[in-house]
Amino acid sequence: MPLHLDPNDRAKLTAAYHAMDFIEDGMKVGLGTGSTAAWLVKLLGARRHLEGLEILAVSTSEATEALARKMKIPTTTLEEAGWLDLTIDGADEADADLTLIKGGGGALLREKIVATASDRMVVIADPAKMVETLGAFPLPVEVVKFGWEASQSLVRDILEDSDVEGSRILRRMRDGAPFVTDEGHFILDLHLGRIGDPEGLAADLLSVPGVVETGLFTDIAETMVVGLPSGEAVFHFVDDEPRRLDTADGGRLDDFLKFIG
Ligand SMILES: O=C(CO)[C@H](O)[C@H](O)COP(=O)(O)O
Repeated sequence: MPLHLDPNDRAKLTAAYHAMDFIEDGMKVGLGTGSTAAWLVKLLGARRHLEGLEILAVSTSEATEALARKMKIPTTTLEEAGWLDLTIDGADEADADLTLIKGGGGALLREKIVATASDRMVVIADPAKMVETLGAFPLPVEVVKFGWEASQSLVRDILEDSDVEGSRILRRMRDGAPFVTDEGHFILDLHLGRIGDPEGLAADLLSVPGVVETGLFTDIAETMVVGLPSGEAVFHFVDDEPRRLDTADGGRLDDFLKFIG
């Protein structure tokens, strides 16, 4: 385990490394977005080079696509791929049912489309992402630009009628300008504190004209790999007890990291 990485980054690397073994030769794979997913893409590049792994990937963002190309991973569009065997992606929060908040990186729409066009979604994360109740992380909601303020006030009405704690809404900014997603939309970050009924809230938000998608992923992920800074990983399942994995790998990860540089 590389000691120059900070503990959180080591945990993300560990999660990506152990989840990577769900990927087998010949699979069509969805690649997530964010710093944990970036580790996955780099490791897959190394595995392809060192072990000859053959996959076809679909990226969930322009950033991931650029990294996959840099790592010489063959990519295609979702239209071309049709259906995927597996998608591996990060998350901002996950509860015990593997209901997720995603979209911290702004890619929630493509991430949800890709994950739900896959036989299976595996989440990779550091331990801080596992929470008892969702909502401390602001919930991203993607809205079309046209009339976004009208959509925002309808969203506010919904929050006032729901069981969430807060109702502060901030349009996401980057470098002093509104953040625009790869699909050309804005993101509203909903500061809710606590989300008691994620499924109900997602349905209510999606009823607002102009809301394209929410960062609530319910009944999509079935496995979550939580990496620990020590290099150990804990596997969480929707229908089973968590399992801790022993990490001895005969130096394989070190070889991958040497390749990544
Ligand atoms: O949903 C996402 C991007 O839209 C990411 O998966 C999420 O923000 C986690 O990011 P990171 O792995 O950097 O912590």
